[in-house]
Amino acid sequence: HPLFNGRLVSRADELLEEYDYVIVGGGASGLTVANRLSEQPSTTVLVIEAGQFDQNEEFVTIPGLAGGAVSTKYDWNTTYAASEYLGGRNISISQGKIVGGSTKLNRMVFDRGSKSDYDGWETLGNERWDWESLLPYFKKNEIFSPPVDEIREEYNITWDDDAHGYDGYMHSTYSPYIWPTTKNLVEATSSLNIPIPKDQANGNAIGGYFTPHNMDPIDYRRSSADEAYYDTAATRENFHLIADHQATRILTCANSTLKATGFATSSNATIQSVKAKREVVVAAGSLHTPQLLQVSGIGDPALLSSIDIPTVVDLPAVGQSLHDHVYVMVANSVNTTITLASELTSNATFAAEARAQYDTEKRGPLTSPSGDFLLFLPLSIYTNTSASIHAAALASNASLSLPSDAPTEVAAGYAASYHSLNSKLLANDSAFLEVIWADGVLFLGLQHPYSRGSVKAPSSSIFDAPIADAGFLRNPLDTVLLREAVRFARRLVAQPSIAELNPFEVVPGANVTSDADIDQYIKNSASTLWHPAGSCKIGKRDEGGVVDGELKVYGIEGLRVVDASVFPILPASHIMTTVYAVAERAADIIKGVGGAIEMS
Ligand SMILES: Cc1cc2nc3c(=O)[nH]c(=O)nc-3n(C[C@H](O)[C@H](O)[C@H](O)COP(=O)(O)OP(=O)(O)OC[C@H]3O[C@@H](n4cnc5c(N)ncnc54)[C@H](O)[C@@H]3O)c2cc1C
Repeated sequence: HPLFNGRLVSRADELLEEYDYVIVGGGASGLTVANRLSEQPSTTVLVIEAGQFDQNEEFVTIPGLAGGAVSTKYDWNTTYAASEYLGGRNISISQGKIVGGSTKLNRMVFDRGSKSDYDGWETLGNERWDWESLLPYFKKNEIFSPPVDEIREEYNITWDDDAHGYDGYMHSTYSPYIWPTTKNLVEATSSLNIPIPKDQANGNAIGGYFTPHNMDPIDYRRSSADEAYYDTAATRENFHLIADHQATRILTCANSTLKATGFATSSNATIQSVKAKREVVVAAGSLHTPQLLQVSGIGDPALLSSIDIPTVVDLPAVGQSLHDHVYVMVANSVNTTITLASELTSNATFAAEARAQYDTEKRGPLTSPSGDFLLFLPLSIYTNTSASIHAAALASNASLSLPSDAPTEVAAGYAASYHSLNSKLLANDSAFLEVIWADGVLFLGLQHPYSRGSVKAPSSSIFDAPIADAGFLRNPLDTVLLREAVRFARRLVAQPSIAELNPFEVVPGANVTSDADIDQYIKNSASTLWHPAGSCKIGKRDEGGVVDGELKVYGIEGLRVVDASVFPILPASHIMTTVYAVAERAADIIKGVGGAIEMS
């Protein structure tokens, strides 16, 4: 008999001595892979998760309070390094430290990028990492439910049945309540002749679309990796999870074959270890995964020696190529009798009614995490300067995007990304800009940033926060792309259906119009949409890849990375569905089903 019944292991001395697979990180990717690997009863799986289980706090479960776990004990509360391109600011970059990872903190947008975004992964040299090979895994993750009739009729929401999955673990559905000024946005979208596709999920995520959210269609609670992939596997005797323990190091033996993972509750606690018979799978997220590899001796020898770590694998690309969706805001106050989301905080009666409606009927404002209708726009749709931006990009130098100490192979690989980004500038099937609307406030997110940064372990201790720099605005092209986004936001707001809300631009302010003034505003205010990726990307080793097409870390046996850090380049979308799809596929690759992928 096992010592415990498949569920949570609360004491390290209850663990088995060895497992077939030890998975570091119980977030979106880690729990997905753990669930799928433990489907085979003879395969033992352990997940080590640094955070705790949540206590079903309302700020975690209620969609209308989504994001409420940010800055709590469930957040690593990390910040990006101060950057000269951001006027010396440190931007905070939340990451979940909780069973479920960032899927417990996120804003619940459950969308996919366009076909061309994923096909672009293959174009970068990653055979069979394209839309067609990922689509079955997007579906495998999902239990899709159409919108309720009232909201479908009121907003004319359409969807493509064939694009969705129905037998997965993650619930996805549309909010049964949509904040009413969303209608003004939809009308303005149409009046600018921006397309409204049938569904974002079928590879054509261009234009304005209604997005589903990761929530249960019966009780309208958040569906996270915890409910989806942990709860559904937790009765399996071969699946163990230890929470509140942080992996400190991946232990290797002399011939570089991986043996085990060390872990501990805190920096001054005793470090214990657990063996992996087959593999250690790292799923600690884009900032912590490269740090864990580095403190384990896998990385750039120069960095490793500076923190007194002997080099096990000379792999300078570890932690490089980090990028993220950077955004700026154009904020208008509005003056209207239409109900606004601010009533939830400013009007106690409204808030109490909304709460009662949620509790009794599972309807009303608290079922919406907001952001129900999003715009994803190719450059030529949001500016008429795309040709000159393209010409400037061709005349510019790819190295402007990279940190000055970027290793040669990273620069070599980035050259291909640069070329691909340049061609996207003129493409109509790939979005450069996302617009998120909240009653007159517009969040303008750059979907294909040129700039790259890095993650570096600051010391040999995993308990010291990684030094992460997303490289925001390093390449001046990114500022130009956002500058045009600010101008587009004003054109959008000038459309009659939004003008009737009597908008008044509070930030940056109507007097901020020149290139120089807008650029200064961008520098002083740009921030993150919480989508760090790329820091252990799939790719050829001499082109800055950290993992091969089967997600195996180069130069060592028995070690894979399966989280957002493997993305070669960000898709134009929120990224959780892509994380799930990659992780679902990783599980098949590890099990040896679904076809091996070769790298040429
Ligand atoms: C505030 C916020 C809002 C977001 N909004 C959206 C949205 O609306 N839509 C969307 O699609 N995406 C959104 N995202 C992004 C999305 O949630 C993430 O991209 C996704 O969860 C990443 O999955 P992952 O597996 O790579 O990492 P995570 O889900 O973050 O999981 C990593 C896990 O590893 C654990 N870990 C780290 N280091 C160690 C260690 N040494 N030992 C043990 N465990 C460790 C962490 O505690 C964490 O639980 C948002 C993210 C945040 C933070």
